Amino acid sequence: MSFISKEVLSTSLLDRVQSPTDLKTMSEDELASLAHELRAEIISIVSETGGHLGSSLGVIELTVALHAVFDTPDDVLIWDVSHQCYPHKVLTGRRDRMRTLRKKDGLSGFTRRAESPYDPFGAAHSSTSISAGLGFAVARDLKNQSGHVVCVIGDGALTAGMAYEGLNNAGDLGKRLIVILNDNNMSISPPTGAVSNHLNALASNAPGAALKNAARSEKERSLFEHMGFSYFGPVDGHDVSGLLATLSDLKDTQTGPVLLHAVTRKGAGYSYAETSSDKYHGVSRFDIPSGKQSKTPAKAPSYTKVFAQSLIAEAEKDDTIIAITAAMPAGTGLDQFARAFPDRSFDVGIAEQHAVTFAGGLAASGMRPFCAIYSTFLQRAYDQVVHDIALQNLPVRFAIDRAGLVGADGPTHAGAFDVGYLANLPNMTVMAASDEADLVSMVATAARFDTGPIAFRYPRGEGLGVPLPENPAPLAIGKGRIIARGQQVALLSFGARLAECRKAREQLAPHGISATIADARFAKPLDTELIEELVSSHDLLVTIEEGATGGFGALVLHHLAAQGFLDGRCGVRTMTLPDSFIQQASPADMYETAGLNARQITELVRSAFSQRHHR
Ligand SMILES: Cc1ncc(C[n+]2csc(CCOP(=O)(O)OP(=O)(O)O)c2C)c(N)n1
Ligand SMILES: CC(=O)[C@@H](O)[C@H](O)COP(=O)(O)O
Ligand SMILES: [Mg+2]
Repeated sequence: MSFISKEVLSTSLLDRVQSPTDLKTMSEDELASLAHELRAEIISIVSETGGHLGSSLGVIELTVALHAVFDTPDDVLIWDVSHQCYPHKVLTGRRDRMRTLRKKDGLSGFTRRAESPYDPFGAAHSSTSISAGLGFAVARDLKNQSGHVVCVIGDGALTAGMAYEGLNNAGDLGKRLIVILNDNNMSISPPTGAVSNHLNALASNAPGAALKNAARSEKERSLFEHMGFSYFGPVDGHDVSGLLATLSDLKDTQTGPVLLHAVTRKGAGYSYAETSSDKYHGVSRFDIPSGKQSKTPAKAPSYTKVFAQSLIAEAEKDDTIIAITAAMPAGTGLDQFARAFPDRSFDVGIAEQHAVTFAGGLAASGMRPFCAIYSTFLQRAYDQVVHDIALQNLPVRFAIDRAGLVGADGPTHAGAFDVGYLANLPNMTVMAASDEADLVSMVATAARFDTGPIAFRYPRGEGLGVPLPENPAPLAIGKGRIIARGQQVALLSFGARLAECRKAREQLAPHGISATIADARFAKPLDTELIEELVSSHDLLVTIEEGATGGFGALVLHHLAAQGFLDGRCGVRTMTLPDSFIQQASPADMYETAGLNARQITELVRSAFSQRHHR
């Protein structure tokens, strides 16, 4: 399929769709043509907004068929991860707002209950759909209601343990539930693991063979059948007529849990997506005829890249270093590590819990594992961090990427809570990088730290362009540093808001307020000497961090209160993310909403001084 320009493409069928009910009036041929129009529309939209293109293109026909057969929103349709929900949004009354996708005040890039009744369950973290769907099915039956529950889950999402917890429960309860496995043989990167091998074997069966109930031996039965599901497929997930027939059949005859195995192509129908190695999983704005994405040239290397290169440098000196990713090799930079050290690199699938405990086993055997996980996804492995790592004081290194606000992915992907949930754990050491040079030092520190678990966090995106240390020395554990000396206020930063503190210092100077800036580097152990020195020598101490309440500032306050410093002459303020989920916008806009930009640091300091003056 070629796309010359959006003007020449007809949208006559799409224009008839105000809601999914309009699909019921269309013939099979019209629905197939609608799918073509929808595909062109999605390509046109994402070429302007950027976003998750490949996954959405892979489910165009499936989305049309599902909305044509089922009666959403009365029938519940749940998209796993929901990064593939763009065609669903177009068909469910949001077409006119699609070009605001992932922008400030615009549509979310994911399903969101607050956005539409057609989004019965929000998602963005993977593999929740079966559990949520089962909840809807059980509630339906307890309320003696009718209706269908349909969950669409990808093969990547099916690598996560949570999917099996859902299948296990659903297969046993026997409730009416339709799970559609959208198998495009891709996660963000190629999928890994034994389940993936099993799906490939199933997908290689003759199309529809299982659907026709071909006699198969016990050995040939799919994993899903062993778990109490009826298995149908494989079916061609791009054949609208076939999908309409199969889904209608399931709708009419289903009495228990069924799994329909639909084979699709990620990026389907846009040649640049289909042939690219990541199938255009997540793209920036792009030019449709050439497929070229418009990326603003980087002024500095990304934190992710600096992390990966530093880890490679450490691993060259130390063959006990192992790198682990949970299905994010490109996102964490560990794809570079895997190329350098294929035997010491593990992509365990979307399995953060397993990744952490797997690292625990490696650490207990004397290896030096680095678990590189986005802050938001590490949430899923919290018990493993507590029970398997911290409690046993195992030296697992946590490289926590995407710390703080991340922009277009919005609140589901914000790295807000890790400091709070890690620094409260006995045995844990927690660091945050203030710039990419600091990150290099933290990788070196973690590499040599065998005393217990250690975590270091760093933001999404470019560093500041500072020179990197060539032979990084480990940092002194629990020691921060003074960046600039002043008299009245001490700005004590934990993490990459340090740059905003520097700007605030300049903004405060003309108001006669001279600021000390300190970089805490450690939330645990705290540099109590530095903190006590700052409260003793200033009128005001302000802590700043790109994390939620209950993090670094809370630990500082706790220490000061315990030592009686809060009774003294120095005022104390904490600046954290607010107690709310901040919707997507540019990171700078999100930080403005959060109140963590230089302007707001300056305002807080000035207002604190004016309050003191009036007291
Ligand atoms: C718990 C969790 N870990 C990691 C991710 C990042 N992630 C988003 S989409 C994705 C791949 C999903 O693959 P699949 O379900 O097959 O969907 P496809 O994009 O192939 O349609 C990953 C790893 C996530 N969303 N949630
Ligand atoms: C849907 C999902 O979780 C990922 O695709 C995410 O959008 C990646 O974000 P980064 O661009 O920060 O890697
Ligand atoms: Mg997939």
